[in-house]
Amino acid sequence: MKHVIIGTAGHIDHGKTTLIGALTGRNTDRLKEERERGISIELGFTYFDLPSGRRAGIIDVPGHERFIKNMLAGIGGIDLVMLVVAADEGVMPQTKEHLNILSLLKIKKGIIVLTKKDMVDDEWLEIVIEQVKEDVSGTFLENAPIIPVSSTTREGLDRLVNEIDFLTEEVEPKDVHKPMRLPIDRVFSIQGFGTIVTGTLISGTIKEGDKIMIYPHKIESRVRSIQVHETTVGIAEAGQRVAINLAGIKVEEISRGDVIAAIDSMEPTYMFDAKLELLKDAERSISNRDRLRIYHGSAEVFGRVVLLDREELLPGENAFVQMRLEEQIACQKDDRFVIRFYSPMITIGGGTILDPNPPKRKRFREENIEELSVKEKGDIEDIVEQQIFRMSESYPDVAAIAKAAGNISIESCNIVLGNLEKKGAIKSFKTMEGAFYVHSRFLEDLVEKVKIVLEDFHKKNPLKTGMSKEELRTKVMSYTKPKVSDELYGFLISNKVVKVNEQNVSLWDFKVELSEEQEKIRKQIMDLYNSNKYNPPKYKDLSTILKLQEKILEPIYNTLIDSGELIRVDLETVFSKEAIKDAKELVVDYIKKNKSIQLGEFRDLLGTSRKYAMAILDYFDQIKITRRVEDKRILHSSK
Ligand SMILES: Nc1nc2c(ncn2[C@@H]2O[C@H](COP(=O)(O)OP(=O)(O)OP(=O)(O)O)[C@@H](O)[C@H]2O)c(=O)[nH]1
Repeated sequence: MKHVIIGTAGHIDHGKTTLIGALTGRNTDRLKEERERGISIELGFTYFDLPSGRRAGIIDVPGHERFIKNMLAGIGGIDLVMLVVAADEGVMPQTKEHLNILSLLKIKKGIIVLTKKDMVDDEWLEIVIEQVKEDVSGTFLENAPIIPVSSTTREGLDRLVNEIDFLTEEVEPKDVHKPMRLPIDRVFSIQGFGTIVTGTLISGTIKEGDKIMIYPHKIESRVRSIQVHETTVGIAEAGQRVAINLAGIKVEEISRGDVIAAIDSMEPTYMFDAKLELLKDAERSISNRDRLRIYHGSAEVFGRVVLLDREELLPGENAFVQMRLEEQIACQKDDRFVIRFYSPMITIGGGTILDPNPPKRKRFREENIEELSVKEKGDIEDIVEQQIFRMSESYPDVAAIAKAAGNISIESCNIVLGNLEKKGAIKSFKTMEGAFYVHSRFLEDLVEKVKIVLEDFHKKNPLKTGMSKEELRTKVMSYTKPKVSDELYGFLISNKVVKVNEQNVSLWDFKVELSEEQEKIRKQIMDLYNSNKYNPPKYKDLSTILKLQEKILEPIYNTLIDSGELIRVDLETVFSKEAIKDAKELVVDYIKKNKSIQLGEFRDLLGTSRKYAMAILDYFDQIKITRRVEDKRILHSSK
């Protein structure tokens, strides 16, 4: 079933409220002050059963210029407008301002209703019709039906009802599949029920019992019950006017302008990027940092406009801007907003939000304009790619990317990510904690950085086989989790940028180059360890044995450890690579023949001391060749 919401618009006293009463047989709620003064101040709500059986929600707005902010709070979610013009007065200032607002909010459909037909003659009526036609030409109401009525005599009302029924048939339904969003336009309490909020559900669905969050203050609550058109329902859908009874929350904690959405689905913001248009008939231009009133959803906030590519925005022009707000709001990409001057209070323009959570932007930067052009064009692949480029350094997952791209579901984002990876624009890395994505240009930069850092390291440490993995990680992969850096190392290795030796990383084709003298010493050390295979000298004795100064010995010795020619089995004990290789063969053969080996047996096999035999066996346990079972070792792989 399609849901429709009809709104009124028009100058004060032109007969909006009377018309709603005549059409629906019901009065919208009225404040005492409104009744006394005979004007509407607040939004009025009711509903209307059309001949087709459809039930339409109705929002009646005040016409007085002082209450335009109330009009703005209700008008954003409507599907169809009745622009009311009193036949005796014709088009007046607020008729025009309301028409501007409707156009800026991209309301698509409407009917022009000429009220008070009983007060004018046909000739006058013709003149007013001509005037109205002229004033709506070039707007979305250009070809809208113009229907003269009298709410007093009811003349023309049947035709109006049929026209409304016909046009609501064509209304595009709001998206029930998008995340739920409900800008709040009224908050009140009812004794015995507690806090009630009302609003137009602009997307998604809301159910009784749902846990929700109220933005921008991120207050959690639960939907205790829902009413649509005065009837309690279990679930409400996009396009309906809803009243929600919220659990555990006081009226003072919520206000008009707040937004209800799923928990953590929105990111409140003090700024947004937008394409701003200044109305052709705006009375003045906008300069950089002008203070304005900004209307978004049902919210009104003050803010300053930062013109990103010019000093002044003239009437009829549009430009990319960053709005800096004095209070937080919760908005989304593609949302519309309206701006009014602070003094005099007049609607001067509006626009589309392109980035609801942007970085603070500097003016006159080519890259900002480029980024916002892509967002404006709205090609989702370009937008996602751009976000990944911007976010690569934090290695985002699909949820973070979808949120940054705005207005896109995880499912569609996954499809876009697949396409981008196929094109080679981005690369995904799958870890146990889920996939993350980076831009290909980011990876190219990473490779360059790694090369520079390692080249420098090798130059300064020619005898070291490489830099520690951890050090390189903190230098070039800032803020990565270990899992992420493992994946990045994998990428660097498979692309032959680096090689990893134990815990050290070097450039792929780096080799330690020893001088002739150093090479001799290296050989002496290795001979010493190979000839005392299982009775290796201690490092502290090397200098005496070889009669060499420690400062000459140390770097060469470290090179041997780094390269794995000498293997450190514990803090103090080092064996030659060959000794370890042979010991491994011996132990594996022995266990294969005898099922297990004991420390004593291993010691005899190597002809070494109990201490060294134990050190080697512990090392084999560590590198998963053997496994200890009581006082025996078996092969690690055996059950
Ligand atoms: N004769 C005649 N009077 C009308 C008609 N419609 C409204 N009126 C009168 O016009 C006055 C203003 O009507 P409202 O319905 O309050 O006007 P409104 O546009 O809702 O006013 P605001 O909401 O305050 O902007 C009232 O005194 C109505 O009785 C009509 O069709 N014929």
